[in-house]
Parts: sequence; structure tokens; C-alpha cells
Amino acid sequence: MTIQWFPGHMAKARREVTEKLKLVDIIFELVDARIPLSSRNPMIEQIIQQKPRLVLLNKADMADPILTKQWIDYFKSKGLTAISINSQDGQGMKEITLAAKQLLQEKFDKQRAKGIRPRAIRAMIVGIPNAGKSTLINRLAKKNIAKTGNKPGVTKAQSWIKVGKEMELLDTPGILWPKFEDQEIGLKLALTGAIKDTILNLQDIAVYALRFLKEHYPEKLVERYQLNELPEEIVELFDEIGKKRGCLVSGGTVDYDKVTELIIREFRSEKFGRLTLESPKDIIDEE
Ligand SMILES: Nc1nc2c(ncn2[C@@H]2O[C@H](COP(=O)(O)OP(=O)(O)OP(=O)(O)O)[C@@H](O)[C@H]2O)c(=O)[nH]1
Repeated sequence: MTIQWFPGHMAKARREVTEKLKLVDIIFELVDARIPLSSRNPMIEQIIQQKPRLVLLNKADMADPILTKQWIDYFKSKGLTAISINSQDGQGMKEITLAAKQLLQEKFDKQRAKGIRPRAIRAMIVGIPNAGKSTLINRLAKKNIAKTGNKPGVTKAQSWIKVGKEMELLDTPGILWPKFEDQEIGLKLALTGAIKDTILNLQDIAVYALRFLKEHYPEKLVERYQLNELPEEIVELFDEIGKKRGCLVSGGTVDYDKVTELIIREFRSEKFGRLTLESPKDIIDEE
């Protein structure tokens, strides 16, 4: 499997993020809580250099809460602060400002010691497509989008969003690209909707979803499709689901395309409940 991502796009995205870095005190790295690792850019450290960073595990409402806690601990073990948020209903918004203030405490204390009055924290959101960047910006913005291009240090006119009195956010996020080389990462990105369906074979995505559910959340699979028992082979599982749901072609044989679509659609619309596709334990095992 090869997924195309044009090198020109990557270079442009990187250039844009690098340019805006100069304008901000802190980066908010937005990842999908269901795939906290696969939805990260593997070169994030090189791109943002030494800039303070807060990891935001977005869509926490869709992720397994136990694993979200484990991921927060994992990031902590790597020296990073991470918090879980839900940009759709606003859960975790206050914590973002609080955590940013904590991360910048030292910098602002030093400024205060020099007699410089601390100004509002300036921040930028970065993340891969579909991570929820626009949703988060809108949630934080409410109606507080302000054009403030005449601020010192702001070369090009940039729009900032006021987030309370203590923070300002660039109104355009930095777009990063995910890691494409790995087949499994590609499947996780496709299943969570981060990359277009046309890029990958749909049946591969559905097979991946079923294998994952069978291994990690078998009870959810049994319950959803009212299965008497879980078949050994994935193809049997396709057959069972097809029969239960009437995904059949004339003559009564199972229509695999229909089953494929059904599984992907139901996975994405949370019909299996809150799921996380990767665990920090997998990395520790690999290390
Ligand atoms: N359940 C849930 N859905 C969310 C959350 N945040 C965003 N979404 C949904 O995720 C989808 C993508 O959100 P966007 O805000 O468009 O993502 P983006 O990162 O700006 O995407 P690009 O414009 O492709 O870069 C939308 O359907 C949102 O409604 C969240 O916290 N929980």
C-alpha cells in the first residue's frame, strides 16, 4: 500500500508553521484521542524546535477513557503536558489556558523580574487534517475574533482570537501531515476519517476494524450484531454480519461491499461505543 502525499504540500505546510512559530509563545498540538500517536506528525520536534508545547487529546468523548488516562501518563513520561478535551461540547477549554499558563510560568516570571508586564499568552494550534482544529478554534473564539495586525513583532496581518483575558490564539491553524509509511497507521487514519476513503481499499479498512474489535472489544462486536459466538475467521464474521443485517445479493449470498460500508459507517458513528485504536503499552512492548 502506498499513500500519496505530495512532498510539495508537506514542504509548504512546514514552511507556514515555521513562519508562524515566531509569533507565538506556545504550540497546542491537537491529536485524535482515539489514535494519539498515529495522528501526530513524526517530525513535530524538528518543526517546532524548542517551543513550549501542550498536547491536546481531542475527541476524548469518542475515545476509551481508561486509555486516554494512560496516554496522558505516557506523554507525561516523555516530559509533555497533555490534557483531554472535547471541542464539540467545550469540555476541557478552561484547562487549556490553565495548562498553558503553567507551561509559560517561568518565562513570564523572568519577564516580570525584568520589569516587563506580562501580556496575554499567544498560541497556535497545529494538527493533522480532521483532528478538529477548526472546531476547537470556533469553540475558543466564541465571538472574539480580533484583527490585531499592528502588534509589535507581527509582520503580516494576522487575526488573533481572544480567549478570555489571558490568551490570544492565531485564527488559522498549522496543518501537519501524519506518518504515511506504515500500513497500520494508514488504516487507523482512514478508519477515524483523517484520510480520504478513496486512498485506501475500503475492504482493508473494514477488515482492520473487525480484527481490532475482535481482539480488543469482542463483547461490543457480539452485542452489536447479536452474535451467538465470535467466528474464528474474519470472512465468517463478514458472512454473519451480512446475514444479520440483510446485506445480501439476489440468491441470498452476502454482499461484501455492503457489509464493508456498514462496518465502516457504524464504527465512525460510534455504534461500538468509545474506542481507542492504540495503547501506550504497544510502544513500550516495541521499545
Ligand atoms: N465527537 C467529536 N467530534 C469532533 C470533536 N472535534 C471535532 N470534531 C468533529 O471532527 C470533524 C473534523 O473537525 P474539523 O474542526 O473540521 O477538523 P480540522 O482539523 O479543522 O480539519 P481540516 O480542515 O481537514 O484540517 C468534524 O466533523 C467535527 O465536528 C470532538 O471533540 N468530539
